[in-house]
Amino acid sequence: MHSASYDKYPEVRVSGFDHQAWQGWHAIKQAVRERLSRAGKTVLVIDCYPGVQLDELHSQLITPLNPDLIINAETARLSEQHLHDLLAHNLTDDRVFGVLSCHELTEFFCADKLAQAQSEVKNASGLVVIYGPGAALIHAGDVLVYADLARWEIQQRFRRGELGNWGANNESEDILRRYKRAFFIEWRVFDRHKTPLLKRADFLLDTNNPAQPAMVSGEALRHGLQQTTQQPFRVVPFFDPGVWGGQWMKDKFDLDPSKPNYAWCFDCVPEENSLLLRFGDVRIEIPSQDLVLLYPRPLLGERVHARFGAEFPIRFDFLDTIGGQNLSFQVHPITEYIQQHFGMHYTQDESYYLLEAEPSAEVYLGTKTGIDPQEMLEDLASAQRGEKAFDDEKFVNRFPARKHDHFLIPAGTVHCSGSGAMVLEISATPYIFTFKLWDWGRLGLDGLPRPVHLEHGEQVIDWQRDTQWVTEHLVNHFEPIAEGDGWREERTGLHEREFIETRRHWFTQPVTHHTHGGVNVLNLVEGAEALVESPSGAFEPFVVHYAETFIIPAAVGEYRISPYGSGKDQQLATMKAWVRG
Ligand SMILES: O=P(O)(O)OC[C@H]1O[C@](O)(CO)[C@@H](O)[C@@H]1O
Repeated sequence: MHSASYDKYPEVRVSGFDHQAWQGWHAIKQAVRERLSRAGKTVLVIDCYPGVQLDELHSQLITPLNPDLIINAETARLSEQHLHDLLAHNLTDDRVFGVLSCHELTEFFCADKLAQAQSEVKNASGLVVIYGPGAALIHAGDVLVYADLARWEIQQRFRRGELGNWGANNESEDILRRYKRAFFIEWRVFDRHKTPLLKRADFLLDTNNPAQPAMVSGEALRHGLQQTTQQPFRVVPFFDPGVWGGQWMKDKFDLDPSKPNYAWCFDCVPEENSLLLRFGDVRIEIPSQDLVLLYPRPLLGERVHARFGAEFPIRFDFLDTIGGQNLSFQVHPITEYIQQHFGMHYTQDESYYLLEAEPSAEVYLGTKTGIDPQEMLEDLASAQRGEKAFDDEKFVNRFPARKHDHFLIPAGTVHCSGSGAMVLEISATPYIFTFKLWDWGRLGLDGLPRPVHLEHGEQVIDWQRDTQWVTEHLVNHFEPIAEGDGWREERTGLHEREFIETRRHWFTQPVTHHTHGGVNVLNLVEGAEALVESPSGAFEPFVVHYAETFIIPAAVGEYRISPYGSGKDQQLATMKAWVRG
């Protein structure tokens, strides 16, 4: 079927820098060696994202360079207990939710030990190598290498029990707690530390596959990222099984059949996806967040950057329950709650666009008109204590869900997708702030109950979102906007409390779009293939396939989407999202 061509490894091809990228330790060593001037003293700094395998780096790259002095920056780090005490407020006792950190990386180091390392470097001669996370705090480096690692790879290392949090010997701690510490603290702090380094790094080292590392010059990297902000592109989707996961994606996207199911596909959460840049024969994988951190203005546009900073605010992902089960019955925090409790500045507003649906598919949305909120909370609490099942029939609305329906879910609305649905979630980026209210009495994939957060949930449920309100405001609000030769445009959402605008275009002929100075995110929700082109030839034509999500940077301006290849004789449809002005 058409979706078999869904590309799981989309790349941005960068031209003109083929000779500035290297594959394998041997070629990498050569390239670094050539950059090091042996006349007098040279300081090579290899700063790293937490999770990079330092032993490998030491044995494969540093030792062979025969340095006169080697300093591992980690030796200047605070002790595990000291770090833990410093972070206690951000870590919290909860398994899932922490408080976002505003720490600077220097706070995680012992000032005396940093000073001592600095004086060792000062007194040394010949080649000095300083490596590890935070290495650049000791010296700016005559040559700077940044060793990077993608978030999804970090999570795989967590799951395999190979990796603990930075500065903690906790490889075997509950995965939720390790993820929490990374999400709320490490990744924030290290992204802040990394940004100025990437702006001046001589090399970026891709350490995602320790046995097959790749490296690119800083100049080529920055050129590649700048190029990416001028053309349509995709980030690398990742797929994850879950207790409620289904079989649709496994089949349609040709995924590993040995997995029991796939619940999620994240294909536009740049904070956690990877970006693949190709330089000749070498493919470099970096966190796509690097693009957001380095070039937020051409990528997001002035208005979006001014409002969100270097954060990509729109999230597209899939939730597959075809052959699966209901998601947890849940609610997301309202804005002041997420700000006051977790330090996020905007909240998890969502929507469900139905890519496919079985005849029985339903979406749970809002409470039934006339229910007693207290009674529902007591019912949930008693279900949580294991005394009975939650009586969803009594308290919650269920709407039939059909292919191409769109349900809007402003924060505070109780909801979940039922089984039998293939949902394209078009939402604000925060995505772990789910207060589960009821998990249908089942256990998670690890055999343990998944964490339920009734005490948070009851504080944010908007009880006015009853049958009538939800039907009027949140279910299939399609409004014709414009039409032309072979195309028509409809507004489908989101709700006025949500900052994202969504438009659907049905087309058999080319449609002209414009970013109007703000990033656009699209998905081809109907039809096999389409071509995205620049009317002025500013970027190479870009082919998209059914169900692929693609990003059009703000700087692109005008672009045209046309039926293409096997999509030529079909009616196609795109869903487009942008941040309202
Ligand atoms: O809590 P559950 O049942 O896994 O629900 C799925 C959750 O996954 C997400 O879609 C993405 O994390 C959330 O928006 C949603 O709350």
